[in-house]
Amino acid sequence: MSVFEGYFFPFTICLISTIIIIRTLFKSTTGDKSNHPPSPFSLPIIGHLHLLAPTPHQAFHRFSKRYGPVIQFRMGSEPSVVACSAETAKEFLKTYENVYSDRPQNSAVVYITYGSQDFAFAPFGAHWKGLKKIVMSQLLNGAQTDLLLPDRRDEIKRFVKSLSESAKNGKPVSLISELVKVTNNLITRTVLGQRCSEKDGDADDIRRLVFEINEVIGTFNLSDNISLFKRLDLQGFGKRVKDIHARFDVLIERIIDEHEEARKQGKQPERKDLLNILLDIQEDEGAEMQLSRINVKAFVMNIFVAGTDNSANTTEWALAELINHPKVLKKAREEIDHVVGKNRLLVESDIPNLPYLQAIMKETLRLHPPVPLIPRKSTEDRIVAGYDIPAKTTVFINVWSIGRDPNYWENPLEFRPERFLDNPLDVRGQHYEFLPFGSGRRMCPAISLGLQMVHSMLGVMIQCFDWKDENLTSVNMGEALGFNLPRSSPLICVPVARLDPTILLST
Ligand code: HEM
Repeated sequence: MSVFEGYFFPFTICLISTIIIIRTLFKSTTGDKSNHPPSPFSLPIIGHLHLLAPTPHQAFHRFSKRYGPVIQFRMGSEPSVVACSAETAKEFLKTYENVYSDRPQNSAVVYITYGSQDFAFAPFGAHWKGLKKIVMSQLLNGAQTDLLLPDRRDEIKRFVKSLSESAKNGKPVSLISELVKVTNNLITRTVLGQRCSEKDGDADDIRRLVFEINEVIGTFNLSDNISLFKRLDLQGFGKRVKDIHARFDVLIERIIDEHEEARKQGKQPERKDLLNILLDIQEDEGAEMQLSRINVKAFVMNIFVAGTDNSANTTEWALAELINHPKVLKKAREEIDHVVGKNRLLVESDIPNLPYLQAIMKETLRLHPPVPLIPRKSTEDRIVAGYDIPAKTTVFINVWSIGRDPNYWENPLEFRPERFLDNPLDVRGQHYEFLPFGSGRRMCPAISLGLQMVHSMLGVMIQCFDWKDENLTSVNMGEALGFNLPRSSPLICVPVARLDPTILLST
């Protein structure tokens, strides 16, 4: 044992106490009269980081019960504020929307998005507004989404076929792997007009990249938040981010080259995919919004990342809830059998006639929103909920906590889809007690597409299979740390076919 180790503990205590005393004295002598939101006791250097286990949204939720709906935290040296009630969410997202429409950016985000030249993390300014117009008028509008219906139908059939094969062989299925395949193939077809080949590894590469990008964006990087470590890459994070970015860039460059080559040869597809629409805009010198090749690459990356895991994770949570609530599963199946019958596969146009299926999805999004903390950043000083919130503060809207607020939800922890049956609450950001897709101008631009995907995937799983495994009496509902609310243990079950797949798949 070195001499230093023997003195380390008392030395640390002395150092911490000195810093606290100096901070307190400094505050009173400088006459800081600001009315900051309440904040739990923080440690020097790391701030509140030690309090955020097991997952930050759960920790914030716990603290809100003691400190109220707006709390201030320090992630290392970075100040942030968390809103845990519908009223305060409304103030941030509606009353002061213009001030809270930026997104916080860590070094991973900046690097991966080619320096914020994308859409999802771009500052709220002319560039973002131009892209938003393109997104809403050409890329994710109703007409474009309808054009892609045959692709979605084909992917859903492939999904049912794959599950049927596992059912035939009595093979356990990792639901999340199957669901990510479906959502990623759907997004790939939407963006590139075709599936990526499973054989040459492109499909796998995209799925791995999406997973890794979500992971680095959602992971806490000490160098970002603790000024002492700014120049050090203690977690090897910088190296990893550069590697992911380089692999994505090689892949997307090749895909764009192939698209450009096909365009040169006049091989325009029958139905334009998102990449062709973006390339049209890029080549049009008279276009209202000029897009660079980097903008195109960054935008495609956004759609891959935002479009894959959110829908897959939501559907996995929904099935886990249904396995734990057999009466709800039975009722959903009766509804589907009544509306769709047993001789054809559920299709998207059935969804408006399946209110109980829709209620199940809403209840899942209430308890398991795939973006539990909506990240925003302030551009100006403002008084919100009576507190001074300075410019450049990161604000998290704790959608997870708001969805469990007993002031709005009776028995909030109970999974009870019936609560949505005669309730006009929708998911489009107008009801601040229920914000699974966010709210305001920065709300998710793909709500319709996202809902079509999750309803179709869950609908066919209910219609075609039994999911209760004999070893599986109740599913663990723990959450793991991650950007999109992953489950702590993946749902693994053996599907049991309840209808004849050959009849269903021939329709
Ligand atoms: C169940 C499915 C989904 C859920 C629950 C969801 C939820 C969200 C949420 C909460 C936000 C942040 C909103 C805010 O700041 O107010 C968001 C943003 C976004 N989502 Fe989704 N999403 C889903 C599916 C999708 C899909 C399928 C796509 C693409 C095809 C997509 C693309 C985006 C994009 C591009 C943004 C950034 C918008 C901006 O910053 O202006 N999402 N989503």
